[in-house]
Amino acid sequence: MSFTTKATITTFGGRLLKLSHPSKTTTTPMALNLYLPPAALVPTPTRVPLLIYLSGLTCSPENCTEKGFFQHRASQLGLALLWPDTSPRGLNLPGEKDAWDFGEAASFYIDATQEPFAGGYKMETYLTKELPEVLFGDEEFGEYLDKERVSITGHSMGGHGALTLYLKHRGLYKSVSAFAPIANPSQCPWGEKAFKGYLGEDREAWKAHDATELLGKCEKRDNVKMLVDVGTGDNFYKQGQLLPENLEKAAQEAGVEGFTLRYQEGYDHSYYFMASFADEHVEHAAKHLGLL
Ligand SMILES: N[C@@H](CCC(=O)N[C@@H](CSC=O)C(=O)NCC(=O)O)C(=O)O
Repeated sequence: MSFTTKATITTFGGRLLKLSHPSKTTTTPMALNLYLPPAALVPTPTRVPLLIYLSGLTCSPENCTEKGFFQHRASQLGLALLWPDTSPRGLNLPGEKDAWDFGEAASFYIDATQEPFAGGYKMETYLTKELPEVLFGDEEFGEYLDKERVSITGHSMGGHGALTLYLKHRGLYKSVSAFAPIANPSQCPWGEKAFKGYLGEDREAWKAHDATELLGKCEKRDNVKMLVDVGTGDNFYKQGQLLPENLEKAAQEAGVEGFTLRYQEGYDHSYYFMASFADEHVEHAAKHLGLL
């Protein structure tokens, strides 16, 4: 058994598990939460599809588990949910805890190439290789999950993570959605700071981790199955940290099909926004996972 179970909570007829496991990739323990819907549990373990949610800056797996309200619709549709952590914790690297938008809880879901982060800040490899191997291969939880039917979503920094992992690892996820994503990190203050620290000064190297650049390289025939929501009252959007208009322009220029960007009037950057549209993002994933 790969995981230590810290808590088991019954909710919406399913089971919420607060888990931890030792990661070879990050060299640290990694926390994560897993929700198994009723359809996975009765009468015997049954494999259900999985939606992964990547959280934003400063978050642990708890923020969205407690305030996102994804479990309600996921329970009804028979969709498992997974909330990984936002970075390794406990490495005690110099500069790792100096700011809330860089270092711990701010990994940007990439593999760092710059010291001192290159050793453990390998969140892309962790999320796309190690975690699926460990979770789907686990003797306790593997039998509840269909490893062939996985989608991804996320918020803010996690929206950037969801969009880029989907575009970089085509075929790994059936669909993607994002709430207020950092859509063009090479061009905004948060992204510039993170990419300089994790990837170095070469801006060309940043493009491989930027959703707008990646979407711009797609071809007309690519059907990207991508839903993005941004609130018009979001202060980070107003400050130019998110740049969804650049993502939309890239989609239009590439002529890709399946891209939907919606501006939601009056909504801010908080979990009140995510909770309001959680059902629709769960349904977007469910549609592409064969549940609707
Ligand atoms: N410094 C503030 C703001 C941090 C913040 O707003 N974080 C967002 C994600 S921002 C982009 O990735 C968040 O989800 N916060 C957690 C929450 O529960 O709202 C701070 O430290 O609060």
